[in-house]
Amino acid sequence: MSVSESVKPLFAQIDKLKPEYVNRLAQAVAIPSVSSDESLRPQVFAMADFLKKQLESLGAEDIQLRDLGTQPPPVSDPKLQLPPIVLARFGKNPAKKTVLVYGHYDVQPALLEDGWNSDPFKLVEKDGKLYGRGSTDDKGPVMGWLNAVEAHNKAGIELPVNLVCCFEGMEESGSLGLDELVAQEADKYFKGVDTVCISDNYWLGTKKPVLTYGLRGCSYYQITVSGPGADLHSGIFGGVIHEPMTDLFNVMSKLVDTQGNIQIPGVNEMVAPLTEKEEKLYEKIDFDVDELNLASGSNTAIYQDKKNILMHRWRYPSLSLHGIEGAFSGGGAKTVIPAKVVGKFSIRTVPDMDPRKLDEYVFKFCKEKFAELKSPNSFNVELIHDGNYWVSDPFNEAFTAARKATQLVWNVDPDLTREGGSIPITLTFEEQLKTDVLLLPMGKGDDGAHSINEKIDVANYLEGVKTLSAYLHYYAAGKDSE
Ligand SMILES: NCC(=O)N[C@@H](Cc1c[nH]cn1)C(=O)O
Ligand SMILES: [Zn+2]
Ligand SMILES: [Zn+2]
Repeated sequence: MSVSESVKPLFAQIDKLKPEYVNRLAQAVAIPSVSSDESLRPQVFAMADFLKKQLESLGAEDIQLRDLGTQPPPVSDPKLQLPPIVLARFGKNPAKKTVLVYGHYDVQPALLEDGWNSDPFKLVEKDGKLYGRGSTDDKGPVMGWLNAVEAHNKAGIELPVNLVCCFEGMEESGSLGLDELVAQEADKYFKGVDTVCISDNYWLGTKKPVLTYGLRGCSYYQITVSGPGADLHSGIFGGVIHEPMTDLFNVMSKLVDTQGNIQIPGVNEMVAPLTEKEEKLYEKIDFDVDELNLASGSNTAIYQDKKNILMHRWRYPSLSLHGIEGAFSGGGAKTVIPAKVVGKFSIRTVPDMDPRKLDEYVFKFCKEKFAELKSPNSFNVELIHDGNYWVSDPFNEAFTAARKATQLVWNVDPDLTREGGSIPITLTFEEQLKTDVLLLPMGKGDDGAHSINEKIDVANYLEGVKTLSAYLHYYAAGKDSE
């Protein structure tokens, strides 16, 4: 029997299980597992326990919550524990291929007052969409793998592959500790893994599914400026002391211009030159500036043409300013001079940028710009975390299986895309396990990952479970399967 025929009862089961799937996602979203907020670290641990219970109830074997010790500096609490890596497996049949599925159970911060229309940690179904922090990034897809297992169990259909799960709780904060664990387990827990599948990015737009073969890397920095012994009254000290925030603004404003051009010497020079072959790839992609405007909820695009938008998202670096710790940020008009401020910015990296050289250029530039201010304040610039870029071959066996699965579920040939965001562990899996990695996204380009009112469409959540399941069946059946 062809794969397309044999998965029909499975697809029918997936449609039937919609209430259970939504309930599973609602339970996951209700746990505010924000990895960047030290005060919420117990919730990240609670999310790992939730996953453990779910995996147990689905019949997973060898479930392990791997302790990673304490979080390295910079961190406020030196005893802060890193959340565990959750490992589990379904099946260990040597006659079957083994697929490792990776996802993350931590989320970005979210507060109602940021502009959410409802409590970010309460899943709300409205107009065919499921709203809540993590719904698309990445609790929806992680639940998607569990849903796929449940559908197999309930339909009485054997999983076609051995499934190894690796779920982490620090992806949004640099995947601390995971590189080491993957290296350690390459010949142990992960022995025999044939391929890795990650569902942790999004379609480019809102209409067409995609398969993703590239990611940018991310190097995240902080600049600390401090001076006065305490926060001061600006009426008494304004104009008579050097203010840390003024120094910080001066340095941060020199990093990037308003057209997005990075101003740090040496950085743009590391970028791989554009080839004619690559230039042609952009023509085939289904995308336009309206899709970008829809996703950003604005009319603020720097580039109006598809090729420039895609190149600046996928193959050129970008520098973003994220925030200032210690600065007054509430409503009203507090007349304070902050004593210590910490500015945060990150650089999305691309082939052929060398992260260590990048650090060198960033540190040198920031120090020089601060020295030009001739300020007596103290200054420090440091790297918080980094993860490398990744580019793969989109025509290997795993991509072929995913293309067939997408065609079956969505009735369309997926676009082959790269992603502007980062998943730091992708390259590590490829190098340590010596396997291919496939990025098979579930959500749409307008899902609002990292933003307010994050959502996943119900259709993407359900059809996504079918796509993940069909992918496993096509991959198991080999490249000539139908
Ligand atoms: N869905 C992937 C994702 O959102 N990744 C984060 C990871 C990150 C955090 N700091 C550096 N990288 C991203 O911002 O791209
Ligand atoms: Zn993610
Ligand atoms: Zn994310």
